[in-house]
Amino acid sequence: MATLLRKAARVSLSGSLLSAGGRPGRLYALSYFGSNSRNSSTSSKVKVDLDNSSGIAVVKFQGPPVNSMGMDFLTEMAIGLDKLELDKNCRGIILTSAVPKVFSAGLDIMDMYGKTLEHYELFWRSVQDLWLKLYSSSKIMIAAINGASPAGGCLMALSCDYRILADNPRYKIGLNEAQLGIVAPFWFKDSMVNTVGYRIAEESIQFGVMYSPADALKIGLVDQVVPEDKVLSTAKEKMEKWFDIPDHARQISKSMMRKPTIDRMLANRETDIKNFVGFISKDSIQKSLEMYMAMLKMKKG
Ligand SMILES: CCCCCCCC/C=C\C/C=C/C(=O)SCCNC(=O)CCNC(=O)[C@H](O)C(C)(C)COP(=O)(O)OP(=O)(O)OC[C@H]1O[C@@H](n2cnc3c(N)ncnc32)[C@H](O)[C@@H]1OP(=O)(O)O
Repeated sequence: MATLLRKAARVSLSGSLLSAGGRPGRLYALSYFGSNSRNSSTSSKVKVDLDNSSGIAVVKFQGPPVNSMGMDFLTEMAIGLDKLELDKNCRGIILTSAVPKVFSAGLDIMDMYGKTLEHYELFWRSVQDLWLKLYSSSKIMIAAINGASPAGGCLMALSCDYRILADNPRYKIGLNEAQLGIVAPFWFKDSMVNTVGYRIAEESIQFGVMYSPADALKIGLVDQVVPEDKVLSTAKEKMEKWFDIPDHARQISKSMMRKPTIDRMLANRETDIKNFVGFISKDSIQKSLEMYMAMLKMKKG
């Protein structure tokens, strides 16, 4: 029976939940996926390693010093996720970091500072695009969070189906935008509300709270806290449990839960871009970002 279920589970719906929702999907070349038992691709900021025998792809962020989400990172992630989404051998994706102590520092502040309005628009569209791909993925997504995870880093984790955080009090996680003098956009907020509930999200976002692993576990921001050297192995073990569920049933259930949030973003996408560009290009906001970057540098020296 278990074997039968596993076989059934292999029959996956094609495309992300976005295309399952009736929206046109896009086709990308599958150049790096052959029939070997392992397929790897490395670009400058992201390494994708798909083990065909287990069906698990590990997507490793490798953009030192802090895996900030600049244009290169966003583009490489989008391409990698598109390829995995179309690959029938891949059933689950683990997001993790190859950079010690940092999962991701979130959006690259330098992409939001001193640039043209056109740049801000392109940048924000790419951020939206990555979130849509992560949040609507038909694959099982697990975040193996092995370092600090503020703002956009936390958003990537929130987009997963399951979150495992390394037990190190320095590895804080949360939507800290308010502390930078900026605002977590509505779809960041929705992702948080969908994970921890309204009341906790309300406080969390207004204060820009960064949670320790113990507190993150307590509020349900992460599902498990494990010793640092066990984060990836635990993610793989957990993935095997998710694999016991037939893909089609899990995918439809996931879509049912996430579709309203995705639809809200799609319906408000252009307005959200306009709001971002207007907001981020304000002198007062540029000043806040400048001061925040200076504070980060001071902290170092
Ligand atoms: C009307 C409504 C309108 C709505 C409008 C919506 C607007 C919303 C806009 C944006 C949403 C924003 C989302 C984000 O993700 S913003 C990014 C937030 N990130 C952070 O606050 C993290 C800041 N970084 C840290 O806290 C730490 O760096 C760390 C804990 C991640 C790692 O610490 P450590 O290992 O000690 O490294 P350093 O601090 O020394 O950093 C090394 C190096 O990297 C630079 N750096 C750090 N973070 C970033 C970043 N996010 N972007 C760019 N650069 C970063 C840091 O300055 C150091 O640089 P160096 O001195 O030149 O070496």
